[in-house]
Amino acid sequence: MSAPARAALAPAAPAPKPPSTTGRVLGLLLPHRARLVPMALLGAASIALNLLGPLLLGRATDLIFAGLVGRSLPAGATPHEVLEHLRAEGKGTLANVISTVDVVPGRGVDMRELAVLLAVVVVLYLVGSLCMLGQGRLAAVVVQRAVHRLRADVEAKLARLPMSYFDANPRGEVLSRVTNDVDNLQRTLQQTIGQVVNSVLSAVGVLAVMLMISVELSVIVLVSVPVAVALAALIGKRAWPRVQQQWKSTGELSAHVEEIYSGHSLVTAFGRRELAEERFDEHNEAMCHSGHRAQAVSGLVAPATRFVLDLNYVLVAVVGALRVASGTMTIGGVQAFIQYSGMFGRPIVDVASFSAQLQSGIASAHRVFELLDEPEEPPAPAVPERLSAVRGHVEFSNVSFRYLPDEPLMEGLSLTAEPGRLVAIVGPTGAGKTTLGNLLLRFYDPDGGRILLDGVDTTAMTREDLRSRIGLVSQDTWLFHGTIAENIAYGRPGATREEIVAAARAMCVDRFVRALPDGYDTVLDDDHGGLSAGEKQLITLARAFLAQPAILVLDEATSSVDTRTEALIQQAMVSLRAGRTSFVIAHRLSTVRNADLIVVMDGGDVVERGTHTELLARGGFYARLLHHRLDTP
Ligand SMILES: Nc1ncnc2c1ncn2[C@@H]1O[C@H](COP(=O)(O)OP(=O)(O)OP(=O)(O)O)[C@@H](O)[C@H]1O
Repeated sequence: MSAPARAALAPAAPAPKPPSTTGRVLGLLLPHRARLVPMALLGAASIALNLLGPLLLGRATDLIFAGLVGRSLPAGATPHEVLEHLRAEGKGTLANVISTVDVVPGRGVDMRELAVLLAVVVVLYLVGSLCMLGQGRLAAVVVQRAVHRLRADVEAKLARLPMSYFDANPRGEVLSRVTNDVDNLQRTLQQTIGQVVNSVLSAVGVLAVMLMISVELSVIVLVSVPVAVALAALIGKRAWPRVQQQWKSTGELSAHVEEIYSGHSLVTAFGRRELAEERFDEHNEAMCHSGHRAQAVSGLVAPATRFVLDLNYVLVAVVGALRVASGTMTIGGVQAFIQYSGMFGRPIVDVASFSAQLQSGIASAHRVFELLDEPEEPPAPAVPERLSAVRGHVEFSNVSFRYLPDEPLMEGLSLTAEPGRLVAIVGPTGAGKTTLGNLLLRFYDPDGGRILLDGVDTTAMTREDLRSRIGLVSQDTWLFHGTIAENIAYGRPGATREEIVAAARAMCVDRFVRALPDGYDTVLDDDHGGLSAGEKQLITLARAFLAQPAILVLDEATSSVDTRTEALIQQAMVSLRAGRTSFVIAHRLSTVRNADLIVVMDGGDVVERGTHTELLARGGFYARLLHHRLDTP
């Protein structure tokens, strides 16, 4: 039994529990702890300074109260005499209230002390705000860098994903994960990271001060808070599936928009704009509906917690007033406590109010991590084979392949292409012609058998190395936003202008490019500078020519172009193929006739092979195919 087989039968070690999405989001921030620490310290400083405010303001209230009471009392009397007098007159409660402050009979409000107190409060609040500003700036830098890194990871991941991932997922959906979801996560982190830290620190600090002022009142606050938190958690849990659905709908809408936009002309030509709009309306409606449903629940969190905390506020005010009346607390003390209880509730309301955003951000993060967790293409061998010069001998040896697990396409296909030879691949639609090219370029790996380049198994090479030896010209004339020169140079980054022009000349591009006002610097935008289909094809041929690959995979375009351009394309293709092993998915009789080897495919298998004359003489599948399908030129 082979080692891998034994390993497969061995009892599997328990898989480590995957980290939660929230844990992974925090993991994104961890590399920036050098900034997170000062960020937390600034937050703590800002909170500590703000915490002193109510204490000092309570002291100011007591100072004013003591002054007002003192001014109305006869000078010379001692505070004890005044209190005894009031009690004797049956004004015990008033005496209790007055007893809590330092009254000096005959003396008014100490304006100097009051001014100093208020000035200190202003300075504290000012410094506290500056600390908060610094904290916000640091948070912004941390979030920007963390998301920058995430974007780079996602981009790198896309390059490592196998083609089958893109087959199974609409492009717009993938795009939505890469753009909308990453942006939403960034927005969420930006809005919440500082707040979460502050909320926690603030709640701890406020609790400590509240306990110092009054244990009894603190108990009231402490009972109401878990109720509010439990309520928020309960509502949040109910909202979660709806929030996830909302981001799924966003992805579906993006996929639809991308599909319609990329097929804009066909949608219009087929008069299906109405249908497209109907579908758009359906997706838009679904997105709107899921947004409403998510908001309907998560929007309850803030009002519900606010209500519980307001009830708590009333209780504190009532019990506090009773404590003042009994002379066990000062008015300023109760005032400070009420302010603190508000401050204690605020972080909870804050967390509750951004919980909708938080959930939405986590849902987006989940979608981004899902993409990052997708299985990748098998990695390149640790020590890859590297061919110094490629002759161009290609061999498919007993290759089996299927796109879908239960739909085999190729079974034991073998095929050899000698260096520098032209192999024409023909066959009815769906025969597997494109698949042959896909396998050679390792867009997919065979399930069985091997593909050899100059005798070396292509899986022993890196994909980049292999692909750099093969030029691909597909039917889709893919040109990107950039100049014509840049589009040609895509085949060989760093090519000089002379090399670009030489490739353009060889591929009959030079003549029509020179006629353009900006020549090679003509920018190809969305309508590709008004170039014809044939001209675009010629540019893609020039791109392949410049790359000088040893092997060529060429899918002859079937789109009809005018006779002159057609002749130019033919001429360009002949020059392009010269001296290279070329696999041409042939649609033209001229290519087929001149081919060194014609491979006739049907149902994923090679059903016939030989030269044009041989196959025609055989009078088999090829001959029938030629008469019915390929004799169009
Ligand atoms: N990504 C894919 N996922 C699943 N099945 C696929 C995929 N690509 C191709 N197929 C299927 O594999 C078979 C061979 O497809 P292939 O594109 O190689 O045929 P072809 O001979 O190039 O056809 P055509 O001339 O129409 O381009 C077809 O049945 C096709 O439906």
